[in-house]
Amino acid sequence: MSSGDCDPIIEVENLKVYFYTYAGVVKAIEDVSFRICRGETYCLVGETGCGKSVTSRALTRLIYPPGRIVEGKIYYYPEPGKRVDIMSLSVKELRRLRGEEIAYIFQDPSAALDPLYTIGYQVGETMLAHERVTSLKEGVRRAVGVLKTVLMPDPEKRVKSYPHELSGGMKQRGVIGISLSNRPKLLIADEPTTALDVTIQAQIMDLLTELKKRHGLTLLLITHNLGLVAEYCDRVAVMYAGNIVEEAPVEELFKNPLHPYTRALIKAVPNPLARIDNLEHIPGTVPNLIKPPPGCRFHPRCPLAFDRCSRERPLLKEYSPGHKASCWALEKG
Ligand SMILES: Nc1ncnc2c1ncn2[C@@H]1O[C@H](COP(=O)(O)OP(=O)(O)OP(=O)(O)O)[C@@H](O)[C@H]1O
Ligand code: NI
Repeated sequence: MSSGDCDPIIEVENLKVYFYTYAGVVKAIEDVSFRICRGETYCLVGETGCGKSVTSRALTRLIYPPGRIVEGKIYYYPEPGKRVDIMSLSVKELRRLRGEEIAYIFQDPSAALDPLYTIGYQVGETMLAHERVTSLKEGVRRAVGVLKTVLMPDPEKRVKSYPHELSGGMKQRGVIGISLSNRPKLLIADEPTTALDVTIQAQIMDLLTELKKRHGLTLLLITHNLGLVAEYCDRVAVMYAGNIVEEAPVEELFKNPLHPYTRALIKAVPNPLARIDNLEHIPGTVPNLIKPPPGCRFHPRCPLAFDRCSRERPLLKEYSPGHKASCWALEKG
């Protein structure tokens, strides 16, 4: 998809998120800009600690002290041409936005579920909280239907199950059901399958793909699994130490990676179905974000670095339609 035919559902400009800790100010997200087009699956990929989760949480201002969104514009478009300025919403409006318009699912489904209540109760309660039903009783009754849409095995029985009675995969189906019961338009899935067995991972990803098609959802997928990126994403942003260093349509990224970090990432994982927990092929480690390297944050690890890289921070520049990267070496030709 080229940038020209993008009908954005969310747009982020110059996002900056800092954490004010006793050890110092953690400059977690610096100058991040991107847009997600309605209906696509957009991926954020990168090593642990590079800022994927913080970026996705900042979209609905889910950042708590000591963290703070220091700068940035965030716009949500519930429909084409209708713009909501998320930075200026009240707490009450934000609460409505989260859930009804933009929903999250996380890595650990157990953490999202209350161990004291049945799945059916929790689906019903969410629907009631967002006024999709007028009574809890009606919500619980509708829960069976919700569990059917997420292909929960034996939904009539499972609706009465407590979280500990369900497998990891079933729990994640339950969480997805709860998330979707309010018909959000944008679903943010942060490592949704990382905690699950490989076979279950595929089932959950296929379910998300199916639900996306059926409900016209837009999906933001956060992962460090390049295999999932290759298989499920339309466009990808590669993050490194709080910056987006490259963005491209998925085939283009794998065929023609421009940024030295992306190249190293792809080389480190010749088989994209493997995980990228540690990048032994890239010397050095992810920098301390209290004192990030000046200039390009990747320069201390970069094989192509030259003097300019430690002085000036490169900005994302478009090299071919929809393919952007931030690297001074690319400027040298
Ligand atoms: N509460 C906090 N206090 C201080 N620093 C934080 C806090 N939360 C996040 N950070 C910092 O923000 C940076 C980005 O973290 P984030 O969780 O977004 O990374 P990630 O890419 O999602 O990693 P992972 O793959 O491990 O989930 C990290 O350097 C982290 O240390
Ligand atoms: Ni994360």
